[in-house]
Formats: sequence, structure tokens, C-alpha cells
Amino acid sequence: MIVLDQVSKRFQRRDKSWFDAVHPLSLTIEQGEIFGLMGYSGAGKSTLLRLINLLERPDNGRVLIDEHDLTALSASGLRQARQNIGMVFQQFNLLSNRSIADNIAFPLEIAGWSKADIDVRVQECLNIVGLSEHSDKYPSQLSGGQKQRVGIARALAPRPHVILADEPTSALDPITTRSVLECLQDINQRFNVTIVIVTHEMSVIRRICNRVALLDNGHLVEVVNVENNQLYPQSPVGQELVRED
Ligand SMILES: Nc1ncnc2c1ncn2[C@@H]1O[C@H](COP(=O)(O)OP(=O)(O)OP(=O)(O)O)[C@@H](O)[C@H]1O
Repeated sequence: MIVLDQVSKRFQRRDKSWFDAVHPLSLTIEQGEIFGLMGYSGAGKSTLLRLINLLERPDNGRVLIDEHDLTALSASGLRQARQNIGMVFQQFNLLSNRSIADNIAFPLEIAGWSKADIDVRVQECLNIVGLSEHSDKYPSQLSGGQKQRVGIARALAPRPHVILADEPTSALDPITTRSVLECLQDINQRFNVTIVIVTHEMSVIRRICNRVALLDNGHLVEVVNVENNQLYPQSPVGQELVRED
């Protein structure tokens, strides 16, 4: 379970004035959910996502994952805790000079796994995302959708409880988007991994999310349930986002 307790984040602009990217907000995401963060550009979605693994440290408030307060951890404690939180990026962020298998192995090497355990786990993850026959290729030899599957396999490799996905399908065409979303959904269902996904596409929310937090100018406007691929926001901004879909 992820608990954001009154977290906030402000950035300093070039002219030294301060800008509130995330106003104080609280949110609880249950283990096993696929939870969306949605809003217009600049709403604070990515910043909020990055507060969950402390890639951005909140100015105030606490972030609890499985009841551990990440904001109270030392640097080494935080490194350890991050093993439990995978991340998937819009532009994949693969290492171009490493093979697919070695990209997936990377977080396991950092975490100090043995070579034998890494080899087994990499094969498992390749299998899960359907890329077993591509293990010796390099990222430049894969399509966008395949690259994102490698990104997902890499995030999954250390057996995290949580995967944070920042616009994972925004660089992909609609058909590839569908297959990448199915891959995320499959991982969620098979391994009960909580997935938090930032998107500006309502279709992504409809397809795979259980709930979505709607953000507007750094404020949490409402949290909406998604049932049978439908959602009925109450807020004006939520209704606008649905209407524009
Ligand atoms: N490191 C930073 N320094 C200064 N301002 C920042 C920083 N990171 C984000 N911001 C600002 O905070 C606001 C929220 O950014 P964020 O990326 O979280 O929004 P978003 O909803 O994900 O938007 P988008 O859909 O465009 O990516 C934006 O105005 C952005 O310019």
C-alpha cells in the first residue's frame, strides 16, 4: 500500500520566485491496484509520481510504502527501499550499449544478486514480456513497443511491489499502446504488483485503471473509480477531460 500524507513540492523559477508544482495532498493507493494520475500538461502528474519513490523529495509530508516511511530513511535505506519500486519511462531509458538481457540484469547487478540468480530471473522476465527470442539484441534493433516491454521487464526484475509508469505509452502508436497496456495489466494480475501510471490519455485510464486521481494546477481535484471502462467525475475539470476523450 502507498500512502501519501500531506505531501507537497515547490520549485524555484529562474527569476527566483517559487512555484507550487504539488500543493499539499493526501492519497492512499491499495496494493494490487492500477492507479492513474491524470490532468492537463503542467498539472503536476510526473512530479507527484516522482514523489512516490523520492526521485523528488517532498518539501513537506510523508510517503509510506508498505508502512515504511521513505522520507525518514537514510540514503542507504532509501536505496534498499527503492528495490521495491520499479520505474517505467516514456522514452524507455534503456542502455544502448547493453543487450536486452543485460538491460534487464542491470538493476539486479546493482542490488548485488549472484550471476546465477540474475540469469534465471532475466530469462523469467523476458518470458513474461514475450521477448525471449530477442535477449541478445540491442535496443536499437527493437521497435518502440518492444523497447517498452524491455523497460517493463527491467522494472519487474527485482520483484517490486510497486511499478511507477510515467507516460509509458505516449511515444507509441495505438496498436502498440494496446499491447503494452495488456503487458502491464498481465503483470498486475499475475504478480499483484501495484501500478501507478501517469497519462494524459483518458483511453489509458479507461482500459486498465481501477481508480484515477485527477490533478489540476498541482491540486488533487478528485479520485474517481473506473468501472466497466467508464468513469463519471464530479469536478468540472474531470468532466472536461472525459468530454474531450
Ligand atoms: N525540476 C523542476 N524545476 C522547476 N520546475 C519544475 C521542475 N519539474 C517540474 N516543474 C514544473 O512543475 C509543473 C508540473 O510539472 P509536471 O511535469 O509534474 O507536470 P505534468 O502534469 O506531468 O505535465 P506534462 O503532462 O506536461 O508532463 C510544471 O509547470 C513544470 O514546469
